Amino acid sequence: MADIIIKNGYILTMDPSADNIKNGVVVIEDGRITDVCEKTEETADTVIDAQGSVVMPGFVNTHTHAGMTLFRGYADDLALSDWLENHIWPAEVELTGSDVYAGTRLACLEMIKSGTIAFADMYFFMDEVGKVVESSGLRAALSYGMIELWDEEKGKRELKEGKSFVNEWNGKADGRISAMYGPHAPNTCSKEFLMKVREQATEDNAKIHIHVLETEAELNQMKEQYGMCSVNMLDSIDFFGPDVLAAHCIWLSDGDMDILRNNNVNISHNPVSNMKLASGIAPVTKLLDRGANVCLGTDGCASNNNLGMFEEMKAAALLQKVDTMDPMALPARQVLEMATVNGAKALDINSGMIRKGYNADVIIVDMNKAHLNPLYDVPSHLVYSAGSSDVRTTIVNGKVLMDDYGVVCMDEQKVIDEARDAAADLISRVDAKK
Ligand SMILES: O=c1[nH]cnc2c1ncn2[C@@H]1O[C@H](CO)[C@@H](O)[C@H]1O
Ligand SMILES: [Zn+2]
Repeated sequence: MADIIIKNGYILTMDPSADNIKNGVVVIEDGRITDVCEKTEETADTVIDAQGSVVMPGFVNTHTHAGMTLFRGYADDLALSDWLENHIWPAEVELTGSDVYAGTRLACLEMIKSGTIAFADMYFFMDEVGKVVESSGLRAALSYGMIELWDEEKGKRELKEGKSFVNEWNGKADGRISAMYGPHAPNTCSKEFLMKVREQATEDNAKIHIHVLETEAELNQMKEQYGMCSVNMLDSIDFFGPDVLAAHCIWLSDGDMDILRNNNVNISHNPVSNMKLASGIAPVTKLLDRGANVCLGTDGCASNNNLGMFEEMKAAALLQKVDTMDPMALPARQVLEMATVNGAKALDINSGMIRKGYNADVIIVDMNKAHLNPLYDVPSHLVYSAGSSDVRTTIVNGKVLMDDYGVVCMDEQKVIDEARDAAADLISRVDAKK
């Protein structure tokens, strides 16, 4: 007997080797998808009727700072350097482990409700984040954000903290958690420090998550300091590889794109954050045309201001169209791939497709809504019309985390209340220091 059978749904497989099924069945056992078919004789403990819904792989949010939900709407409409240096970093000084715990719980709740099954996070107090992910049931690739600022002693402490997190958490929660090294960016970490991180990551068999060329200011600073851009500098120290997840990658030359592609670097595109902070437009279509693995991320809630992947998909598609002045650029199907298949590849998880043997990381999207009718093309609706609140069921690793709009893995109201209280207390401490 199987654990879960989902029936009567439109199965959007995202599997290049399998067609979608108009009225199909997904069978789940021991955390895996064991069958994808038109009909089954199999029985299960739980049978989910997905009538009028789309059954699809859940989203992978490949760049976020989950704990930053506490700063949602705290400092908007500012330039990135002003926003980060004068508002966010001074507030982050006051952050405690329990703040990050509460903020990350809120983030996980929001992600489960909006169909995200896995996320890549870079933040502080990562033990707290690990605990939250472990109990929430989600998957995550977590990293302690190391900021060295050309201070050798600080660099040693940061690397030590990064390493102890990796050693403790990599592979935890039945493999749902992986731990990465998270050097913040090439303009906040020295070349020497980044070389040490690269070496350590290889030694520990851990991946690397880093911001790359998010701003033109970074490009200018790098040129001044090293006579070359971040991508060339990182390439010169053999930093790149398929185990690197580079967020943003906006200010790229054609040569930089070739370097990223040839080294199989995973590129996390964050269109909403990039637009909100006016960071620029990443050359996504050019990267995809080269065969680079480009996935999607929301960035933190202080620069988005939510963790919804539907909104991110739509923004990605529209931004490429207006940037290239080509309405055919980045079509719906390709954006969906970025949000599922490519994200799973970046995090090296067996998810992102509804396929036999893959992780049972499945969402059910309710299409019986005013804004989703009539229905001609499923990918079109998912990218251009659907929203976070259309997800009715979220399953991760074969466990139902949200069942027909009801979150079952945590007490929703309690999570919201605790995050609200933590934020109020945090901001009053920040204000008291002013
Ligand atoms: O868009 C961004 N660009 C650069 N840094 C960011 C952005 N969003 C958040 N952080 C910062 O990165 C660190 C993560 O450990 C935090 O300091 C966070 O505020
Ligand atoms: Zn970021």
